[in-house]
Amino acid sequence: MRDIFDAIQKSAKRIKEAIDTKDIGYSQLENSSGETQLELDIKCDMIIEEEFSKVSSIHTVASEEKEHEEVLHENGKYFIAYDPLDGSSLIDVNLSVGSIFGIYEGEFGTQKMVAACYVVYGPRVEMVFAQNKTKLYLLQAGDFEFVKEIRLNEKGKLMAPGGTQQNWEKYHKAMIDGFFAEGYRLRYSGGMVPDLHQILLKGGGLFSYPATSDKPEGKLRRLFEVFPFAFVFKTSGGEAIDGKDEILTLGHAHIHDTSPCFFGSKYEIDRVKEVYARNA
Ligand SMILES: O=P(O)(O)OC[C@H]1O[C@](O)(COP(=O)(O)O)[C@@H](O)[C@@H]1O
Ligand SMILES: [Mg+2]
Ligand SMILES: [Mg+2]
Repeated sequence: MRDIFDAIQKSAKRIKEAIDTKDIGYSQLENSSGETQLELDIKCDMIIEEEFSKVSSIHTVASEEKEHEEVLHENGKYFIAYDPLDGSSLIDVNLSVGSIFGIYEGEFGTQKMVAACYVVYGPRVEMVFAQNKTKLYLLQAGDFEFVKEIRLNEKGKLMAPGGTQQNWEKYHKAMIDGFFAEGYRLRYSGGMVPDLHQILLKGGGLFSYPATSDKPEGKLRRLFEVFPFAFVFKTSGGEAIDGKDEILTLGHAHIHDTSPCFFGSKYEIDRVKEVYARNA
């Protein structure tokens, strides 16, 4: 695992450099979710693949930017699914973006998940690595330095409600309104990495991306976005559900499958469970 940790750090430094220097034009290509890829999406995907190719313990990789999984080392034991540049449509407005990694042993699947990691490229570059504990690292003068362990409180103060409100179910809207009426504050940039990072570092709250009338299976991708953050939240003392079931019990039929998702501390997730059990 140490070599994977190192490879992610090397990729993160190269991606930061690419964000700072590469132009941000769109390519002529679409990814498997039907989104036009930025040249930067493709570049970041290449960087990660290059770094992972040097790590013999990695058997197979799957990327949000590639249709199929790819075998790197037949004798490796780790399977890694990653979103090379999350929130890439926010690059042109200079908001924070990230990279997300889910690490599995033997095959892809929530039961086989052993670690998760994400990197935030903001005013500073930070990395969060969850294995037995969730640890925060800060890039300083070329090296990632350990900062602290991340633990969520039982109840938070922030609300990040994703999805087009017009297409929310009535009970979902009533639930979100209820949280605001209780004093929760809106924090939503449209980048999953900074939005969830904020909730993790400020003690808790709720990030939701529900099933909507236009996206009944949600928008966020199970392998590349939802499973890794579920692992990070669980490891930090929080919870992650799809409205009913724990995310880390869910399966997937295809590597690009999506799922509704809710990440938060105990208080907020209990409320989601209660509301969804009554209505969904
Ligand atoms: O614009 P919306 O519908 O709020 O969606 C925001 C979500 O989409 C994403 O940007 C998808 O990620 P990509 O940039 O990797 O496609 C998430 O980071 C974010 O939470
Ligand atoms: Mg993404
Ligand atoms: Mg992406």
